[in-house]
Amino acid sequence: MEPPSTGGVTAAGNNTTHKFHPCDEAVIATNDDASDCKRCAVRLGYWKDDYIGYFVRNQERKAPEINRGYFARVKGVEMCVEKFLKKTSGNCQIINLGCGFDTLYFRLRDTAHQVKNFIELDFPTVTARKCYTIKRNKALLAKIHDEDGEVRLSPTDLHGPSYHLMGVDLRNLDEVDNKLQQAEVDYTLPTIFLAECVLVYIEAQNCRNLLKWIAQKFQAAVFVNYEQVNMNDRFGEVMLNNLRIRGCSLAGVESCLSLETQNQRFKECGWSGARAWDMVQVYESISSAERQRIERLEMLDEGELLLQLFQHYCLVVAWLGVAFQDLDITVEELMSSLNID
Ligand SMILES: C[S@@+](CC[C@H](N)C(=O)[O-])C[C@H]1O[C@@H](n2cnc3c(N)ncnc32)[C@H](O)[C@@H]1O
Repeated sequence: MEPPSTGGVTAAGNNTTHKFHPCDEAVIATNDDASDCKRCAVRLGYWKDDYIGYFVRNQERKAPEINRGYFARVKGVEMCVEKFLKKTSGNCQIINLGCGFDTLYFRLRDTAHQVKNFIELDFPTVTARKCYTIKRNKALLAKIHDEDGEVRLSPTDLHGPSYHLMGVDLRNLDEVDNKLQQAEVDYTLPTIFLAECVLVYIEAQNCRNLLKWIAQKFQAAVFVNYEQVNMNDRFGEVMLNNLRIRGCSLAGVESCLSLETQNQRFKECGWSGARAWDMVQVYESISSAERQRIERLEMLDEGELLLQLFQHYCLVVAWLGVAFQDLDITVEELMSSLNID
């Protein structure tokens, strides 16, 4: 059984009170969609994830182009993380904004990569469900505490020795600051922020405030943002309408008009630089062996639809401070510098 949905006006836990905005329920529901899609693609063999099945029971099969889209998304983000971890030799922290049920922390624990601190933030409604699942599954808990470490739990927050999952509205910067301090964040340590389909749901001004705040607080950071782009054409319009019908407006869509608006937002918010690639470029830069492997998994009837999907999503890498200037490279250089097979 899962904890009851708040379904109402507030969700409370660990001194956090989240006042719902009208669209928040629909935004929160996007996590279920993303998690279902990841689970489906994993089950079909697109990538390995031993943990997503704990968070998602749904076995619904998705269309091949959706599975390929998720493959490119997860690979793209993972490749940036891997590059960052190699560059910092693990002397760094990861902060996953709007983490949903993402399993990166657990997957990394099964690799040679270690990080000093891994922090995940999402609405309390989402983190409550994630905490509940972790608490109930020894395989997940075992990844969080070592022999002498302890895990502290509240309904919405979970603290392990180097893993922290906390409920917070990312539009409330005092609360974000407070939560990060509870997670013993180190503002001087190189930090990689991840936002996978998250910023687009945050009102433009709130998003700018968040990005500016991070740029002021952290000395050396990289931000990996995956979300919509080219939203001012016909395909984008249809996507927006479909989401509106489900009660979910893309409040931050004004930064998703082009690769340039994506980059510009970071630069205007005090970031040293930013690079954006559409997912056609990202997908093509994945090694041909890996692409051939996943292209054999399912027949694709709608090649044109996949192309359009790829043209309407992007990966943005922004950086702060001189330490990461060398991230201003082409996507081919970024991908080829990694061994992703
Ligand atoms: C499409 S889901 C993606 C989840 C996860 N990043 C992934 O890719 O699997 C978007 C997530 O962003 C979270 N989110 C959006 N706006 C937020 C806000 N203002 N504060 C906290 N979380 C937010 C939602 O609750 C949801 O879990």
